[in-house]
Amino acid sequence: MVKSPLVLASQSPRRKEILLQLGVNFKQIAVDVEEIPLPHESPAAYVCRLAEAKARAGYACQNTAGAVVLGADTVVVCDEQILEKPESEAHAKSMWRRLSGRSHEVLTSVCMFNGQVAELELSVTQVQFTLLTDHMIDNYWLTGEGLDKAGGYAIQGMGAAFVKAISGSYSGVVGLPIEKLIPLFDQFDIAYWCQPVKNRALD
Ligand SMILES: Cc1cn([C@H]2C[C@H](O)[C@@H](COP(=O)(O)OP(=O)(O)OP(=O)(O)O)O2)c(=O)[nH]c1=O
Repeated sequence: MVKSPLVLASQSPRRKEILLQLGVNFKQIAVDVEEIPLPHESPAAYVCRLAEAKARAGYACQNTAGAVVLGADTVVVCDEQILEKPESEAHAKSMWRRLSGRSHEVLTSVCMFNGQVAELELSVTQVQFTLLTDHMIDNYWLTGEGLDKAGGYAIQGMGAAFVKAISGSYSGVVGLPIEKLIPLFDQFDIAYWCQPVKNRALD
């Protein structure tokens, strides 16, 4: 039986890597969705709204008949406040000082849309940071690694040195919660664990 083609509506190299890890054939496209919370919008409602908006925007601009589009969004939440990507050195450092020595949540929502049905899933992960010294904060900034990441750090990279403990979904923190994706793949008839093929991600 022919499975449905998948389109990843995201520019994130991490999301691409996770789909490649799962042996999924897909095409990656960029979508432009404004990422600004609405007044009084909860972090969970916000990431779900953005994931769905990205999936729908991807569906509107792709031209693969019968495709299923995957959109996702990730934010860090501390004291019920959303921490997105850092806008400056001062902003990044203030986020890391705030996260130092305590726990925060990483929320990732994924949405799959086939033109008719939109299914949303939300992954919530607790991440506990070690106590960060000024030396660590100054040197992590110099790596440049956290600039395009929610909360300004990468658990999959050098930012792993910040992390004392995690409870929840590691892949969710990186950008796509695998345990939420697999049931969606089954529901939308997306094949995974496929043999690697050359130029699988057609981005
Ligand atoms: C907390 C954390 C976030 N991130 C990433 C996941 C997301 O890619 C990014 C949050 O920004 P998003 O806006 O969710 O995604 P994006 O801008 O990278 O891609 P697109 O909107 O096109 O889908 O932060 C990590 O890679 N590692 C981490 O440890």
